[in-house]
Amino acid sequence: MNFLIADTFTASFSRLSGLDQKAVKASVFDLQMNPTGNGLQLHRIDKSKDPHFWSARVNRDIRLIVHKTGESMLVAYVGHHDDAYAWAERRRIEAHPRTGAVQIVEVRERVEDVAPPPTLHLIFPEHAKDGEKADTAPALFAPLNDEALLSIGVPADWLVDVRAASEDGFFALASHLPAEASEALLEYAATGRLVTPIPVPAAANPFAHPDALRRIRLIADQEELEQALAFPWEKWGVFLHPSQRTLVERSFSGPARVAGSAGTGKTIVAIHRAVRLARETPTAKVLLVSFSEPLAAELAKKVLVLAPETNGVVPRITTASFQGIAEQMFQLEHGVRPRIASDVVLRERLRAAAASINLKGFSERFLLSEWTNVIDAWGLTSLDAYSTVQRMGRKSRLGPNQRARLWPVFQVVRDALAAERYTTWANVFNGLADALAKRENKPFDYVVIDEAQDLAPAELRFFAALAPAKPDGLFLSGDIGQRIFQHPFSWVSLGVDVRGRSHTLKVCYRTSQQIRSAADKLLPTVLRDTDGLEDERRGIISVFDGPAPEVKSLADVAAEAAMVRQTVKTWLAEGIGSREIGLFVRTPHLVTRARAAIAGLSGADEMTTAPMSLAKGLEFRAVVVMACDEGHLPLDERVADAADEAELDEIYETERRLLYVACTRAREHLFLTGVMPTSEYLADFTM
Ligand SMILES: Nc1ncnc2c1ncn2[C@@H]1O[C@H](COP(=O)(O)OP(=O)(O)OP(=O)(O)O)[C@@H](O)[C@H]1O
Repeated sequence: MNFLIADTFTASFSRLSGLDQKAVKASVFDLQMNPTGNGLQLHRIDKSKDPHFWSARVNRDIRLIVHKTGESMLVAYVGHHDDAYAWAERRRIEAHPRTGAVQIVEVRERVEDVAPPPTLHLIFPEHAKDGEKADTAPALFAPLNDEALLSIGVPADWLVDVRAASEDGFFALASHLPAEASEALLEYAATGRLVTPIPVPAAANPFAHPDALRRIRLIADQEELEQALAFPWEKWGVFLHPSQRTLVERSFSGPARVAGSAGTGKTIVAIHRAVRLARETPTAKVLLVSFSEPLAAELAKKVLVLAPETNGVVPRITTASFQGIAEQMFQLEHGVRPRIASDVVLRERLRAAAASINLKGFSERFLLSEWTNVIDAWGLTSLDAYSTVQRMGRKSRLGPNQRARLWPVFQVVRDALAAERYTTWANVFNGLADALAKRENKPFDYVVIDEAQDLAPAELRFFAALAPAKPDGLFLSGDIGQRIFQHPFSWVSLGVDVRGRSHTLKVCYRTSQQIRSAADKLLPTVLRDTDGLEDERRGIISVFDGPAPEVKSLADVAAEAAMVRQTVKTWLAEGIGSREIGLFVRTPHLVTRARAAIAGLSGADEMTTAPMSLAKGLEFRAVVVMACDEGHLPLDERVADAADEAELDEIYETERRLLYVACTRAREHLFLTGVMPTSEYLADFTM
């Protein structure tokens, strides 16, 4: 008999007290060992519309709801006695007549009241004008007939409600529908396109249907059950979206990439994929890397959630930051740690070199940027190489004469660094890439990279050389819309061609529909990378809704601080924990403005206050983006430094992306403030 658990069970389980959870775990383990349920006093639930629902007694108060057929035992729900019975009386578990996926259907007649949600004017701006009454809002899905609604998995019970739904009632209704149906409806509302799923053969096992797998999982053994119950609130650990699952399970003949807007689960895919690869080949060594040490530490924690079994796959999955793994390999190779020249050292050597050859007409900042993004990034060692390099991502044009004037400066710096035994990260990555390229046996069987949009050329070369040239050797996850540290460059030119093996996730799990659609206005709807790969950002949907982001322009810094303080206080009063609040500003220097605003509030020390560049990969229930003043966003110093119009465009784009990254860290609340005159970007939020 198949033993299964449903996401409705893990969700209800996570709401119980620790003591009750312990008792429930014991009962579920008993049931797995002995599905007849001896000792658990299994009772059929007479009032349920579905004859397969039974209750099992955990203790005096707690009841487990199971769905039992000849072939399967599904643990569906757990709760206090009356709540558990009421849940089962209102549900049927059945294969959908059109899609064939098993669904947990809420019986319509027993749903007393579908509460109206907050207005959704940011999602459907053309319909919802200020002051418009809910009852005048048009029915969103009126043009769709029964056949169309059934094809996307709307249960027959809910056809009438769906057809009558207006934008004001949609999210409340959506919470009663199976996720595949509500997602397809949301996409239809946002784009006017109804995307129907590819039909699955009728004879196939309805529990194996991709849409069934996102809410019901077959549990093969006790170890899997332990994992599923260890972190019941981490839904991603057990239930994946079909598009995520495909990317986790699929084999790719060459380098592959997952793309998608912020919060669509790219990191989750990367982690599942690393664990899947390690599980599948018992000797395989997997490298799972991300941009920074804190992000790598988060990856390590999540790997443990997914694979907690002792002596399991974890020892074979190395998690590290880009630089961290390079540093380890450098030490293995050379027996010492690399002595990296800091920006201060570089600036000083560049200044000295420019003075020594009396170079005029180029700012210090330009020299450092040219060194970092061209000379060092591409490992150029001669004027010849410099003359022919495409200066990818450096949009300003430098003629042959200018390059010839500049090269001696860079040559002097190169010599000076070498004499002092200094190196640079680009040098470290390039050196290791050269060494690895020659090696048949690679230290890892699979390389999985998160936050890949911010890989530098030398870093990509290194990882490409580190990954074995075999199917699934290299997998990258990233969003060009969040590229904030790198100039664009061609991956293909470095041998990493993901064209034809790049897939975009479209369902956002992190950020409410309101915040996500407002933040999306900061970026173009289609982003194109240097190799011509397009990232289509239309049709992304969020799985929940919430209040619209708020924007406030204030007269001065004190007024801004008072406003932010008041807002944060309200959040705390609503029960949002201090650790669940993040405040972001453009530069490290401005962090004091954020700290001053929350000083003295309870838990202020636990709130994150940081520059936007450190927001990458994080998430909070509530986020303030402060100091969005003209001059800070975009940052004046960067703008002043642009060599020409084209470079200016690139700076404006990166500054926008920084703001996009900061805003999309918010799950439920987003508050943007600035002192007048405020950043031009804020206007995008009020459009
Ligand atoms: N299948 C899922 N079920 C439930 N939650 C999910 C699922 N997939 C992702 N999430 C949740 O959505 C949030 C965002 O996921 P993740 O960090 O992987 O997104 P991302 O695309 O990497 O985001 P970003 O680009 O902003 O770093 C996380 O809280 C994660 O737990």
